[in-house]
Amino acid sequence: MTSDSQIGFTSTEEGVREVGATGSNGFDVPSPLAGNGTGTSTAVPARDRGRPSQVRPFDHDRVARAVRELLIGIGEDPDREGLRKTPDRVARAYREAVEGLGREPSEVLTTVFDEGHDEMVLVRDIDFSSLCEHHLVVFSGQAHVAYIPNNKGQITGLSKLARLVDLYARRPQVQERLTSQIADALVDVLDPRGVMVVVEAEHLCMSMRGVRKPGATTVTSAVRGQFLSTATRNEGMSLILRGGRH
Ligand SMILES: Nc1nc2c(ncn2[C@@H]2O[C@H](COP(=O)(O)OP(=O)(O)OP(=O)(O)O)[C@@H](O)[C@H]2O)c(=O)[nH]1
Ligand SMILES: [Zn+2]
Repeated sequence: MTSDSQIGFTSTEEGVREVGATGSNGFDVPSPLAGNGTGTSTAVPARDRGRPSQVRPFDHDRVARAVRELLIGIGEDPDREGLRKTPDRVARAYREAVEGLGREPSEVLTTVFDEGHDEMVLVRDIDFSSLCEHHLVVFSGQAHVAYIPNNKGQITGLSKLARLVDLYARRPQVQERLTSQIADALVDVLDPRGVMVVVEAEHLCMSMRGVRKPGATTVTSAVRGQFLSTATRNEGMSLILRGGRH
């Protein structure tokens, strides 16, 4: 038994390959880790994926060069009028899509009020867009985030929960990791009595290509602390399902 229950997929985490000065694929891939020029694989636990020590700064020129290569690879002319600025545009778009990389939850969960509140707080229907790390296409939907404040009854700003969702969505992701990272961050920073995170999303890689099943929705959940009790969990779930968009 883990403290994390997920509906839908079972997460299978693969070790991340961190490569040194020259990757095994022949590309020049600088390591984000100081002193790691060995080209050996390093397994990164799911909850640490995307932490500052695991990522390099965004390299606009490198991304733009790669997009130009991509255009050539698909048989296009990157110098024709309509595509001339595309590498630069795509690089800017990717910068925005991955701006959560290398950011820590403590940067967004900053505001805490001593309210003496000890009941559930739920923010429902938080829209997000993320990037499926397998195909680099969008998956998007809504996150629902509930917590029961810590023993001191401290609450955080509601918008901070939405900011936390964005921090973990704006990076190459799988939905299961997105869900548990949000839950674990709340536990780490707020020390609440319980956390429940439910994420519902449609994956473009399943609708526009591949199996081509538009409308298929994936639901994942992560529960911690008091939400592990059936009654509390059911209460949280019924409040989520009562939402306007269901
Ligand atoms: N568990 C999980 N799987 C995902 C997520 N996003 C995409 N996938 C799946 O990742 C899998 C990658 O499978 P592969 O067989 O390596 O790639 P593929 O040949 O492009 O697979 P198809 O999509 O079936 O065509 C696919 O089944 C995707 O549906 C996610 O967030 N969580
Ligand atoms: Zn995908």
